[in-house]
Amino acid sequence: MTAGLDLTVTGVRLTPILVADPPLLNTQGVHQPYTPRLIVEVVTDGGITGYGETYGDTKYLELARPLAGKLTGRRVTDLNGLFALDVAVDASRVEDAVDVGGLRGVQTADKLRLSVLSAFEVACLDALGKALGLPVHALLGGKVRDAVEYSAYLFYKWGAHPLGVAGEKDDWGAALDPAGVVEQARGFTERHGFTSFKLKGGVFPPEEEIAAVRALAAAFPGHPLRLDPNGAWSVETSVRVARELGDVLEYLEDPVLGTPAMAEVAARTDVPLATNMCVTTFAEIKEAFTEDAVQVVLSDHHYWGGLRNTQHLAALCAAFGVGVSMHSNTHLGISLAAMTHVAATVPDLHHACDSHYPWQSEDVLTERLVFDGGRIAVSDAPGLGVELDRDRLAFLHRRWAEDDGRLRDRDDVAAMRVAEPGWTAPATPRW
Ligand SMILES: O=C([O-])C(=O)C[C@H](O)[C@@H](O)C(=O)[O-]
Ligand SMILES: [Mg+2]
Repeated sequence: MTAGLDLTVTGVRLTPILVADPPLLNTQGVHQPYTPRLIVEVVTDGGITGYGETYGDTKYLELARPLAGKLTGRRVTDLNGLFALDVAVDASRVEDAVDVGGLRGVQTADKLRLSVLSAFEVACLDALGKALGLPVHALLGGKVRDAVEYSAYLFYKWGAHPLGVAGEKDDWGAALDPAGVVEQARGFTERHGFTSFKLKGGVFPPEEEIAAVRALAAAFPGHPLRLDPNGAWSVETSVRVARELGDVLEYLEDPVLGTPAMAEVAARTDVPLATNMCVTTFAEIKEAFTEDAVQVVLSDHHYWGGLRNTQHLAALCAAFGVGVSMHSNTHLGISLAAMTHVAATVPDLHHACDSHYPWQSEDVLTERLVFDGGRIAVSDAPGLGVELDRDRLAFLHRRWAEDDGRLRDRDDVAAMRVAEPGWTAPATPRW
């Protein structure tokens, strides 16, 4: 044990919350007005508390509870032991071929387990850093940059959630055509200084999305642009879009579903292909890299299993000459801080990372993280460098506790049905 420090875990607090989410559209449907997250607090014998954050849907909560019980009595330094903890995953939770949202690739029992353990790992690192007076990036080997660049995450979007649906107001307005997308992008640059842009596609027919990317290219000449239809297109459509936008795209993200189809597209275009859908586990790497199916892997420390696994992934990508960046979906400041610490340690990070954070008007931190020139400064404060606002946490937890259960599991398809009765998850390829 480190001299003078008691790093034994005496308890783990799990707080499920519901956070406001604007009506962002994707190929599955639309975001619900509130989205579930789970805040993890690991408390040590020395009185230090470390923070972590992950998905808050029921299946993650059900797994987090027994894992939390097993963490008590262990040391926050024992991260390898943490990942060896055995907790059975209810098979009915992962029987579908893709995860519930259909946006993060194949769901497996191990991925579910990793998605929970990752929050515990982050919380342990936060506690350890606080105990040692060191930032998390130092525990990961040290930062190689002082700020991490993020891209503006543009969405087709309604002006408000459907009539009759309770939700928080946002001031972004609707974005349903090229002009709306460009206006949203301008808002992102004005508020946060982003200089690269990702458009979440697969919502409208490819011609409309091509027009939107063209409009972005005209409004922001020379800026890196990405388009991500979450596998909604056929190989032929993908090749056509790549041909039409080849001169302006930094990369095309998951145009088709599955490694074989990605490899087919990759063989027929020079536009790099990125993924957070066909390479989401270490087991999926071999086929994708040997088939040259992807040129950029978007890591996500939540489901890859934490900050150290993200570094392992980055090392593998570097060995194969594959680029690395970061995927994101609805997350708060604890996760953004964790993403920033690990991203700061990855030498070959040549693409701006994704972050939903600007869309989240609510947070559990006493001070929001701030993008400056599209970048988050890497904190040198002990741990993650963020502080929990207990009143906010309690407020957001009350919202979760008072919910009748409908919003406790993210379901973009069900949310879309409110506006379009009869809506079902579109069959793929959709176009
Ligand atoms: O492929 C991606 O980048 C995502 O799936 C990111 C998010 O999940 C996003 O699409 C969303 O939340 O609608
Ligand atoms: Mg994606």
